[in-house]
Amino acid sequence: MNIEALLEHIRFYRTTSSIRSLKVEGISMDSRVTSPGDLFICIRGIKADGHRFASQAVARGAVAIVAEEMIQTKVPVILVNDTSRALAMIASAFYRFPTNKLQLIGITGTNGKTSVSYLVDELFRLNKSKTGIIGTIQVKIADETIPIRHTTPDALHLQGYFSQMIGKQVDTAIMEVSSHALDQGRVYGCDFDVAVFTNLTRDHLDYHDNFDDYFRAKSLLFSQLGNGYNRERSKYAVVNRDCPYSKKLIQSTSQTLLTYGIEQQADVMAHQIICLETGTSFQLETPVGKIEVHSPLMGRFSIYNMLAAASVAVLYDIPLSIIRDCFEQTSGVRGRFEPVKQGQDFGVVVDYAHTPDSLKNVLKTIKQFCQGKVRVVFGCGGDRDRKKRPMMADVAMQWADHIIFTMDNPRTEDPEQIFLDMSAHIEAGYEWIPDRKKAIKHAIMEAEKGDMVLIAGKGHETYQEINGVRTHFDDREVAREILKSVKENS
Ligand SMILES: CC(=O)N[C@H]1[C@@H](OP(=O)(O)OP(=O)(O)OC[C@H]2O[C@@H](n3ccc(=O)[nH]c3=O)[C@H](O)[C@@H]2O)O[C@H](CO)[C@@H](O)[C@@H]1O[C@H](C)C(=O)N[C@@H](C)C(=O)N[C@H](CCC(=O)O)C(=O)O
Ligand SMILES: Nc1ncnc2c1ncn2[C@@H]1O[C@H](COP(=O)(O)OP(=O)(O)OP(=O)(O)O)[C@@H](O)[C@H]1O
Ligand SMILES: N[C@H](CCC[C@H](N)C(=O)O)C(=O)O
Ligand SMILES: [Mg+2]
Repeated sequence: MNIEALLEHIRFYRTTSSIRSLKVEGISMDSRVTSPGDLFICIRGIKADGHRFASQAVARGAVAIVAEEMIQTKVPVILVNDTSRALAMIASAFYRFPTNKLQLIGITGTNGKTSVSYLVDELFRLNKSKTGIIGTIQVKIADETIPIRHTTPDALHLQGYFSQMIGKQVDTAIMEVSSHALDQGRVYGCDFDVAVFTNLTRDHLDYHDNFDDYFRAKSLLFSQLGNGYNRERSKYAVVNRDCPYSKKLIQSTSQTLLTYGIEQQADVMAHQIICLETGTSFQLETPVGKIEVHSPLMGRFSIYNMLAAASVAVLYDIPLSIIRDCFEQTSGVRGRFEPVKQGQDFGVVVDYAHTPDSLKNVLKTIKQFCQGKVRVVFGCGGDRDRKKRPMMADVAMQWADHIIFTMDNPRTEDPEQIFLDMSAHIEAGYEWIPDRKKAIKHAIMEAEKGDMVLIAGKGHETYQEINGVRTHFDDREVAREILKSVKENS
């Protein structure tokens, strides 16, 4: 591809030597995997500065460099103000602006992004769309699935996935947009049609300096809505009116707004809510009519997720009958309030709650129906927000009857230190069993008829990362095996 075509949407740049008719075979942001013919883009990261690796990239065959500062090298250097944004625009141009050809729905917020994205996906598929999903669990392109490590991939991979979606005739892409991604400009080259906001509560304050900074990152999805290339299509902001940050968020966008909520007056609302042990029922009120919804999804928080998804459906004229059927038929998302049943007389639930608010929501829901004791097994991830640790422990103290602290993914941190951070405010009323399998076994062995065991924090994850090494670990698998062996030996 001609390099000038790649730079078409970058407003200001200058070059150290002529780039006219220079051909580029690929784009690279990592000198370790640069290939001959690549355009190498220097990204200033947290751990490293990509500018330091330009010479390595050239040695591996890069034909030009995009940088924020002058670099001494034999190949042309293209100087821009912001290489992260340049990367996003160049990646998008390289794949011929795929998001221009897709209906693109972006979902942000602290909790509920994955849950909402799968509901939106189900709604669109029931309405005969061909869909793609990019998010925490995996990338899905029509029927194909691809594993990923990030909720929102870097701009280069992201645009590549969109391009694959176009190749497979996908018409609607649904993606989770993390605050890291917004802050690092990973989605800068995406032309979103709908931006959805779920909620904002404590998380990631290891990365963001403070809560305002975290909010500011999230709000970029809304302030940048409509900045894409395709100005003809209408853009919509879907916002949870009940979240205290919604007012400020709404001010950040100039696009058409659709609100949802339960408590505050909103465009899409849930009334007559009934939360049962078997799911939820409510009346869904939308600008195009009302329906009764009976869903197997548990808890009030799930109603918020259904409202967010229904709002998107309404924007795309998906009939109310499809919304009703979808919410009735859905089996939920892997690792989100997922029951593990082997005929035992107590409940076991695996859930991805890894923030204070999500843990509270899930424990409150369980407490509502539990006839015996609520038992929770969880830990906190290493190399992540330290201050959420005692907050999660406080939530457990408030809502559970029996607490076992264990390891989540300690990553490069000492598990003992993570436990000390968690238990900083509390002196008694918990157990500490670092080995997660043993902790789960202990909780299950202790459980009595009518109790509920919540295994929180890792949900769908199929690994545990200790000292930077990932080994296979699946809470659901572990719980199932323990339950089976208990049954066989009884
Ligand atoms: C904190 C964070 O987000 N870090 C991301 C960031 O890393 P970084 O800034 O440290 O990058 P770096 O290692 O300093 O490198 C800077 C540049 O130099 C390049 N480089 C580096 C070394 C080298 O030898 N040669 C070279 O060219 C790198 O390719 C990169 O372009 O950019 C990298 C490249 O895109 C990401 O892989 C990395 O994700 C790390 C591994 C990570 O754990 N991120 C998590 C926290 C994350 O992004 N999470 C969110 C939110 C999850 C949620 O709650 O839903 C997500 O979207 O997943
Ligand atoms: N709307 C909601 N409000 C609060 N908590 C929720 C909500 N929806 C789900 N949860 C809780 O949060 C957990 C994570 O949900 P989900 O995976 O949908 O969120 P996410 O925003 O995608 O998380 P991540 O940031 O890790 O990608 C669930 O397992 C559940 O405990
Ligand atoms: N997307 C979140 C997931 C946390 C899941 C938890 N199991 C952990 O490892 O901390 C993060 O990367 O912070
Ligand atoms: Mg997610």
